[in-house]
Amino acid sequence: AVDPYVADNRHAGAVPFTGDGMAKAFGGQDGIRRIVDRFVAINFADPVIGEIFANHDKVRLKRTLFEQFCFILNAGCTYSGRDMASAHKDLGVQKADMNRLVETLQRAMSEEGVSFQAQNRFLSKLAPMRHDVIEK
Ligand code: HEM
Repeated sequence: AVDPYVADNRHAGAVPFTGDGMAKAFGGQDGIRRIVDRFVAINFADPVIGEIFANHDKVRLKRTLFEQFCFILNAGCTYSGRDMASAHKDLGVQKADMNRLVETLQRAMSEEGVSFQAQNRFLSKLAPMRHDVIEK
């Protein structure tokens, strides 16, 4: 058994956008869910970073990643996952893995029709988290 995780939006790693512009640009909660499901599927199947995801709880990841994206996009969610340093501890993620993940996320967002401007605004919220994700 593991300790229950505490829902705490500070663990999400970014201050959310204000207003509903970004939530709309991502198609609301339905659009965000489709993007996250596709993003997770692409990552698990990816020839480069797939092995980092193998054997991790895909169902949980889809749920908490959805909560994180939805919270940051100000689409009305609370994040219940771990903070970014704890979640990625000992995964051995390298800079190249991070770059690859940005590409798979761009693919998932493009497939959902998110504008490049909105994609880039969202990516710049995630970018500072690389310091907690990449293994030094
Ligand atoms: C800024 C970039 C990233 C963000 C915002 C992010 C976000 C997250 C979130 C929200 C979780 C779930 C935490 C939880 O459920 O408690 C997670 C877990 C995970 N992430 Fe990331 N992540 C990022 C980068 C990466 C990269 C580059 C990789 C590998 C290529 C990666 C691999 C994983 C794996 C394997 C897990 C599951 C860990 C476990 O099951 O214990 N992440 N990430």
